[in-house]
Amino acid sequence: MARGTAFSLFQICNRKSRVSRFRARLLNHYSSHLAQPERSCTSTYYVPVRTFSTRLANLEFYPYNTSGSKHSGGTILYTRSFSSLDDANDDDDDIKDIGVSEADFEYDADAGRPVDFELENGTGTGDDAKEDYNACNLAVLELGKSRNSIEADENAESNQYEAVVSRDPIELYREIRSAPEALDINKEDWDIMQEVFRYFASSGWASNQALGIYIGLSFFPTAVHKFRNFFISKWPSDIINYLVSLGPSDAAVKFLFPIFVEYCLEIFPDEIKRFQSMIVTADLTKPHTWFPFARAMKRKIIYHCGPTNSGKTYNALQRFMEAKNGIYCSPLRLLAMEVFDKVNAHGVYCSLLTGQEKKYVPFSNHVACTVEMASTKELFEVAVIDEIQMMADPYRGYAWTRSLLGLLADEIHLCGDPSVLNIVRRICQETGDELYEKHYDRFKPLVVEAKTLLGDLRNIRSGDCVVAFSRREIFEVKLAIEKHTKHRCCVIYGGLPPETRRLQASLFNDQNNEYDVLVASDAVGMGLNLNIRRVVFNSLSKYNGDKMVPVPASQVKQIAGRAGRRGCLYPDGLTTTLQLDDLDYLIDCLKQPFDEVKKVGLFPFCEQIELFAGKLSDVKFSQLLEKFGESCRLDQLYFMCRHDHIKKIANMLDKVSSLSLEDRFNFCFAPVNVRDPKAMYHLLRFASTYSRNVPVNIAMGMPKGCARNDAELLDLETRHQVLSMYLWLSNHFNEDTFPYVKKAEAMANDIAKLLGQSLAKANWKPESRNNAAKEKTAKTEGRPVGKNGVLLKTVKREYGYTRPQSLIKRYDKYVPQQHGRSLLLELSEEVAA
Ligand SMILES: Nc1ncnc2c1ncn2[C@@H]1O[C@H](COP(=O)(O)OP(=O)(O)OP(=O)(O)O)[C@@H](O)[C@H]1O
Ligand SMILES: [Mg+2]
Repeated sequence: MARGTAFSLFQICNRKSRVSRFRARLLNHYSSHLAQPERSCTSTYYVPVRTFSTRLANLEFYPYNTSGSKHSGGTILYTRSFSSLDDANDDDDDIKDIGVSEADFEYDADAGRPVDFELENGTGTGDDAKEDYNACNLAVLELGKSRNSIEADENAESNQYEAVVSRDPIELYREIRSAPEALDINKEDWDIMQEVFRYFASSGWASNQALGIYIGLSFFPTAVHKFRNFFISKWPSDIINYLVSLGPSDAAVKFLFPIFVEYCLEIFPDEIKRFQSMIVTADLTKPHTWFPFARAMKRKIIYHCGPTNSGKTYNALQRFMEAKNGIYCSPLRLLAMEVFDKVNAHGVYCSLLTGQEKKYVPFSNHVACTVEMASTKELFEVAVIDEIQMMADPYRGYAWTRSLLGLLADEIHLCGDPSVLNIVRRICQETGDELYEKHYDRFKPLVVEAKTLLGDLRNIRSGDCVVAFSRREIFEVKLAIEKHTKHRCCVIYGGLPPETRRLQASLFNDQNNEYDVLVASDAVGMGLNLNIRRVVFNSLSKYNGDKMVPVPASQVKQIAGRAGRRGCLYPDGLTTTLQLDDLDYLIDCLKQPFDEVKKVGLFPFCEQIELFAGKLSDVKFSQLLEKFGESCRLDQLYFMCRHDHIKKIANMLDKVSSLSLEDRFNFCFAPVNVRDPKAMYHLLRFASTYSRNVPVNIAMGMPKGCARNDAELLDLETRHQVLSMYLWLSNHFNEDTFPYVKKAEAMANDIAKLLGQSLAKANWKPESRNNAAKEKTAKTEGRPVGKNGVLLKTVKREYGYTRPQSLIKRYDKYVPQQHGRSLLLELSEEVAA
């Protein structure tokens, strides 16, 4: 299709239909592509900013990926096709490279800018574009008018704003700038103009496009404010008339934007340069180049891909043990300990390295570590990265990505489900590593028991693992089972120290005791080998910090896969639910194929944050992290990991002066439950003592004995976490400043033992962490407080057991017929009474 025709179609749509200018412009754009079929339509559109480029000789425009920022969605208008920053000054080549010439761009008379400008907001895939093209074609056909008649109409239409809209924005800007201050301002128009600028300032499109000229999101409102004052002081009446006719609208924003750009380039060169260099330093693109030594190696990557219990880790560990040296990277301390034991038991000396402990085994060339502790500086023959699908974890994903990109190993064995296989393939293309895939099937299929437990925990059997998604649920289930059956329960949940979890696991695995049922949270979901006959889901929804949500299918599979492991007492795995209502969801989850992961996590190194900090002055560390998150650039395959918990710690540590940026960064990664005020208090204390450069004391006593109630159990958990934090800090900072390591280790061991003993006796009602605070408030307010701090008036709401809602149907609808009443219903009444 000839360009002339395309432009006429554009005019038709533009003048005679509200099919949307956007589509009309797409038509214009794609019709020129149709004329040259060899040119593909891509998602980023490049706009010739030649008019700007001469004035922006010192600015470098390059594609700015906003996908990582919260303002994702729009593509930047003023992008250039520079493949690298070095190319930035080579204007002509840029335009040639993208296969368009200046003559290809027509000005949209209405909008006063090249017609392709609006394409920038397009979705941009070939299919979308075709859809738009077809829609536009239809619109043209619907009009049913000949081109000539439309043109005649057009000529007849007098456009009183022609003189304004057809002008080059640069000229317009210069004219406004050189005009004298206005004297005569119409009040009505003034009000409308205020609205127009308010609309402009709140336009997501404009603020997003402004990033393209390095007007940052936080500076944008100030820039608009100043632009408004400038504009209104000059009161260019012809332009004002036009804007007043448009009113506060997208059309007005799009007309004003190029003039705003001219203004900003002239008035805010310093701000622009500052933001530009900030952007450059907040650069998380090409993460594979961060590890030049790994890039210099020709690594062999072996992906052991399969479902749970298919022998992935087993096979990777065989290679690990054969190698002359190796590193095993685990998702959990517990699993690192398990591998440490297993490998040493096979006669291969292996050390243990986690954030909290370093167990050096003399003569060892192998190390089992947590993935965060993996060294990217030492050379290994074989590395194993377990649970590689965790690369997509919103919080910790960066640790797996870093290991994959940075480990210096001839052979890297990845174990995981198929969800990240494709992305690993793409990463290997970038790194130049050779990828081999080994696919596995489950040793024995997992069987779903359709009968379920019919809502009654009395149907529990020996070898069952009941999975619950909150600490409270876990203790309620344990209490119910132990009260109404002959079974005894071990418990495993995230708040317990790994040592205690391990003891609970071996208590459950050992057949020579009465502990034959396990009640656990999703903490059993990864890698642990337990003698589980059947996994019973107490519920299939969990609290995500905001509301109850369904447990994701991948997690359900992972947990259900704990049943019937090869080599354990029950090789045939069974799974079911407590409630019949949840069964369909369980089956759905098990049937679902693994979702393909599209992005994996990244987090900046301390050096990157330091570089970034150099561009900002007087900014607190917490704000620095926030700004980095807002400004950072990322490639398509990556996202920046969530760091809400890190920001919470950073916020708290803002109170501590005289901490270096590196120290702050390290403190922020200390393992602390940010929702536990006691643990947070101790972290603050550790940081402030450290900042004074004096040895940091543990300053925490030992409890007298076992926990007698849930509040005391929680206290034991917190104390262990504080000690674990102390040990972590001693490993990450100079040991001289955290000198009481031995004492902390001894105390942590004692508390882990006490926790184990307390769990054996635990037959009390669970309590929430902040109940103590509630109790205190209740006492000060004179409200009655019962035994264990239970607030009498709120007993029913606090302790009346309501099972988290089923995903499919509501619990209330289901009253089990067997036994007449559900055991849990009985219990809830007991508890409420
Ligand atoms: N070839 C084998 N010979 C003997 N035991 C094996 C073999 N392969 C696997 N096993 C045993 O089967 C159990 C499950 O294997 P493994 O832990 O490797 O599974 P996985 O696929 O890594 O599971 P998950 O995804 O849950 O981590 C382990 O106890 C392991 O020791
Ligand atoms: Mg495994």
